[in-house]
Amino acid sequence: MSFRIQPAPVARPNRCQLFGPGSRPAIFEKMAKSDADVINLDLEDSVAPTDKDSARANIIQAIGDIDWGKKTLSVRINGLDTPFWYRDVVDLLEQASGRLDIIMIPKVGCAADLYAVDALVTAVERAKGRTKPIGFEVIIESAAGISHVEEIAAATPRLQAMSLGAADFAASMGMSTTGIGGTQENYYMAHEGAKYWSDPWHWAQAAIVAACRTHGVLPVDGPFGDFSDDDGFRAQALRSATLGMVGKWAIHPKQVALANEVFTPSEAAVAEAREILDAMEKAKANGEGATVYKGRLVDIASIKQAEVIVKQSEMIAG
Ligand SMILES: CC(C)(COP(=O)(O)OP(=O)(O)OC[C@H]1O[C@@H](n2cnc3c(N)ncnc32)[C@H](O)[C@@H]1OP(=O)(O)O)[C@@H](O)C(=O)NCCC(=O)NCCSC(=O)C[C@H](O)C(=O)O
Ligand SMILES: [Mg+2]
Repeated sequence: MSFRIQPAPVARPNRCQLFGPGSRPAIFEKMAKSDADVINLDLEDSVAPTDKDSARANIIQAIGDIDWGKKTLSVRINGLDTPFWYRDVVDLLEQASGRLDIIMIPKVGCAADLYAVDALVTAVERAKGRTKPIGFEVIIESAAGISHVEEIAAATPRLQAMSLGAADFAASMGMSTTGIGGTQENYYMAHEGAKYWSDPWHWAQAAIVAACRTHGVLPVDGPFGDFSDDDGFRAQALRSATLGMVGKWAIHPKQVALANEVFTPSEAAVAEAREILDAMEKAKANGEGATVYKGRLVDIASIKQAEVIVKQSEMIAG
């Protein structure tokens, strides 16, 4: 272990991030009443260029008018390659109420992208006397983003979360698919006449988790486009959770319960984690660093593994 202690990410639930277009204010109340931990009001790719100004105005009004409860409230701004992003930042921070928690920056390609947004946000916050600093979340969804993922994770203390955006990522990488996440028909190994599907998103997810865990950022899985495929969503979410991600986006309300189910540690998992902690307490009392639990080795590393599950469960319970 390095002498540098791995920093803890912000302690808030992030099991599901529910998205909705800023140009569709009729669904904002429904989003607020959902069971998602995070709400992402979108100014980017779900909003047509002609609707950017009205969507921005809708969102600014809704941030102040709607009761968002205890949810983390985030607005996805436009990318730094567009003429819209600076107006998104300035109008949001000059006009939206203090209820806004986070802005999500899409298509981040390098640490300097975050430096630029941080500089603008900091200037407007000071000018307007905003006392609650706005947090950032980013989407890794380009070849440049994944190539520079570690420097992006380290770029600013404002950064709370990082998501994989499978659709733009696939396009930027030149991947041969129009699917958004999930199993890809042509990504398989053949053996003795049978096909064995593999996971083309795995390596990018693992790179994101490592960068995030190094720098105390929440790693999040992004969208799963086929909202009629519950099994596919669940399988993708289970793989993400197994890799260390803390949550997943929902692009339709029916995906919220699926994400919450996967990213909430089950009672059985929490009970087993507590039993492992108890077993290790007893081992320590006997001067041992390792013992046997249900026929398998547990040791000091097992304490840390079990604590991940117990802490996640306690944090969600509030
Ligand atoms: C996908 C949708 C366009 C579907 O909308 P709709 O046709 O209205 O769906 P339903 O008729 O099945 O809706 C059932 C009820 O649920 C309400 N509803 C719909 N969507 C939402 C929502 N997002 N939040 C809350 N409530 C919602 C409907 O009003 C119906 O209510 P009722 O009539 O009372 O029963 C739509 O879901 C949608 O717009 N989703 C979000 C799209 C979005 O934001 N996309 C951006 C994120 S994904 C992305 O950008 C890709 C990423 O960057 C990458 O690169 O990977
Ligand atoms: Mg995208």
